[in-house]
Amino acid sequence: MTLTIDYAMKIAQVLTESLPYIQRFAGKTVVIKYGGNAMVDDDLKNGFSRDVVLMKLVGINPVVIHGGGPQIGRLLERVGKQSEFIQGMRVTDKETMDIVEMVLSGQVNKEIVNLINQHGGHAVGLTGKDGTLIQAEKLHLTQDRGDPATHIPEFVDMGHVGKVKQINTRIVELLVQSDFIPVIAPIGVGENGQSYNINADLVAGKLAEALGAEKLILLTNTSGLLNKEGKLLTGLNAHQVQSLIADGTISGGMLPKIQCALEAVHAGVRSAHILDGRVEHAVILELFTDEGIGSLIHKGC
Ligand SMILES: Nc1ncnc2c1ncn2[C@@H]1O[C@H](COP(=O)(O)OP(=O)(O)O)[C@@H](O)[C@H]1O
Ligand SMILES: CC(=O)N[C@@H](CCC(=O)OP(=O)(O)O)C(=O)O
Repeated sequence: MTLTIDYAMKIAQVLTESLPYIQRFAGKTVVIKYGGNAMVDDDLKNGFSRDVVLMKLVGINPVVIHGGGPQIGRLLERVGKQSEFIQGMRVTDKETMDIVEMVLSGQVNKEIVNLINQHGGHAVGLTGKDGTLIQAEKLHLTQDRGDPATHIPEFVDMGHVGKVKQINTRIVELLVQSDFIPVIAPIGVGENGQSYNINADLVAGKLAEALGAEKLILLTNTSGLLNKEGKLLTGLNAHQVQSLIADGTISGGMLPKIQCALEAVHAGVRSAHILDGRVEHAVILELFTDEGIGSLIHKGC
């Protein structure tokens, strides 16, 4: 292919525009949550893997944490099991837990690791059990569906759903120092060695906090956080987010995403972004262009 001068100039312009961002993020950690709903086709998965490899090559330390909700759902369906979701999280009985662990650590994790390596990166797959990376405990959830007269919330038993008790960053730090790209499945381990199913967004937030990450990027299947009219919202602070939750604008799978983004920025992560993983090279567009994309969540006042 012959390069026209216009095209060559465009490439030069894109590369120079990215220079200040490369300088700013070099040596910094960026935690990327790759949601199951964003892993929709091979082109996107390849594009994501190339972006991660590119980040590493320009000196940024990407740490990938992945979901796999739709993939878990498909296997559960094949074995004739149905899932109930409460506040965006899957109620997980023992049999479901076995399937969650099998799909996340066996299938999805290895697929991502393999793709990154195919594109020239050096990825290593982990679950929260490896190096006791994600120490977890049972999640106790309350829901306001108790007595309508008293509005006393009732407890909901989510089974093997966990919450992060502590992140032990050592294994991740060792890998990053040795130029590997950690790819983490959101399985936590309890005190007695039991497995916990943890929403991947929540793990991503805690991991970003524990690693002192510069950025937390959450890739999903919408263009970001939307208002009731479907318009993209960005630059939101905690107060604005709370009122969007209260009036029902934010619901389902977006709840844990927003919750973890807010917690992370309050714990010192510089910024959190919710991006459309269906847009090819969304991560690079956010990191390396003046415009950026998606919804930015910041600490605010
Ligand atoms: N205000 C909102 N803006 C955008 N998406 C929302 C909002 N409220 C609820 N959602 C839902 O949250 C979903 C994203 O969460 P989820 O399905 O868990 O994605 P992922 O697998 O990427 O984590 C969206 O597809 C949408 O259905
Ligand atoms: C407790 C809980 O809901 N765990 C999630 C874990 C995977 C996940 O978070 O996947 P996505 O990011 O693709 O939604 C689940 O079972 O689906």
